[in-house]
Amino acid sequence: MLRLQAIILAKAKHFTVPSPSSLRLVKKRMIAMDLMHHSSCFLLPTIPLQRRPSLTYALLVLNQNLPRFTPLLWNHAQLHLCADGGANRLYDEMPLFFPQEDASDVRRRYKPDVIKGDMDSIRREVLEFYASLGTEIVDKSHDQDTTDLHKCVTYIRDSASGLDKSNLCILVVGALGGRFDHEMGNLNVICRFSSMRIVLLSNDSLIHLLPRTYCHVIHIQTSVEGPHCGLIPIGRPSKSTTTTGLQWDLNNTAMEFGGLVSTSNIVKKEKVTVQSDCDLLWTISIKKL
Ligand SMILES: Nc1ncnc2c1ncn2[C@@H]1O[C@H](COP(=O)(O)OP(=O)(O)OP(=O)(O)O)[C@@H](O)[C@H]1O
Ligand SMILES: Cc1ncc(C[n+]2csc(CCO)c2C)c(N)n1
Repeated sequence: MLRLQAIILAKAKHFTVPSPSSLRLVKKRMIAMDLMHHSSCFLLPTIPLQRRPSLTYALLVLNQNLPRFTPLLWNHAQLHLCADGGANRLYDEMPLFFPQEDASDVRRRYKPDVIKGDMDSIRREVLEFYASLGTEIVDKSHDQDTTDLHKCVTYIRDSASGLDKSNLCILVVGALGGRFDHEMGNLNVICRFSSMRIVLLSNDSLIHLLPRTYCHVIHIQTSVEGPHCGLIPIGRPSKSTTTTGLQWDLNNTAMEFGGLVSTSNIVKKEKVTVQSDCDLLWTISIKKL
């Protein structure tokens, strides 16, 4: 009996207390993995100078209500695109943020560089207005197999000459809320272009991908975001995810759809770290002001 207990104890010890050599291996792996830093400082009026690496932003407007901070993102961005009907939103809603000003002055100030899509939603007057101002119009009406967001991301990747793409981040407004098939299509785009930094935004939350090939450090901008957050395995189950800085941290935890996914979590520190064997979606709430 005593021997059996000893064996059970020894086995338990073996599984719960890793040997010094295996601990060294884990540490080595963590050191070998590159860090990827994330910050929602684009939601601040001025981006702190010490932000490293400094990013170049492109703003992509989709066909949904413009979030209240769209003019701010516009000012941070060096390239501005509308996906098809997104141009109607820019035309109709941008003047509403500046009620004291003449609507056409506002429209001229917020002129997109490019409108791209299958052009079944943009109104003729809107197309003609921006075309007359010099906006590049890319009509892809023959392509009915990719979404307008997808088409715009490929434009930024392949055609936007003169834009520093080494540290580019694409901010997508109007990506969440509304029609569920569109939302899923938008999430699919960030998975499909997993090597590009793409942030989906609405008035209430933002989402971006955490590729499994990095150890992630998320710098929380507490004045504008949080505390509610989520980590969701997308596409395939995660056998192991480890976090720090959350109320319900994961510790080598498995997650999958139909099993555990981390929603309604709470950010507890200004720095959150995430490491996983799978690509995960990171989402955080945006404060109302
Ligand atoms: N309700 C919505 N929720 C989330 N994203 C949206 C929504 N509506 C449009 N979008 C996004 O804006 C892009 C442009 O919208 P637009 O209405 O022009 O698309 P569309 O191709 O005409 O859509 P559909 O033909 O399916 O109605 C879409 O590709 C999608 O990414
Ligand atoms: C399997 C399959 N499902 C849906 C569509 C339709 N579709 C997908 S993206 C797109 C363009 C929207 O601007 C359209 C019409 C398709 N082609 N293939």
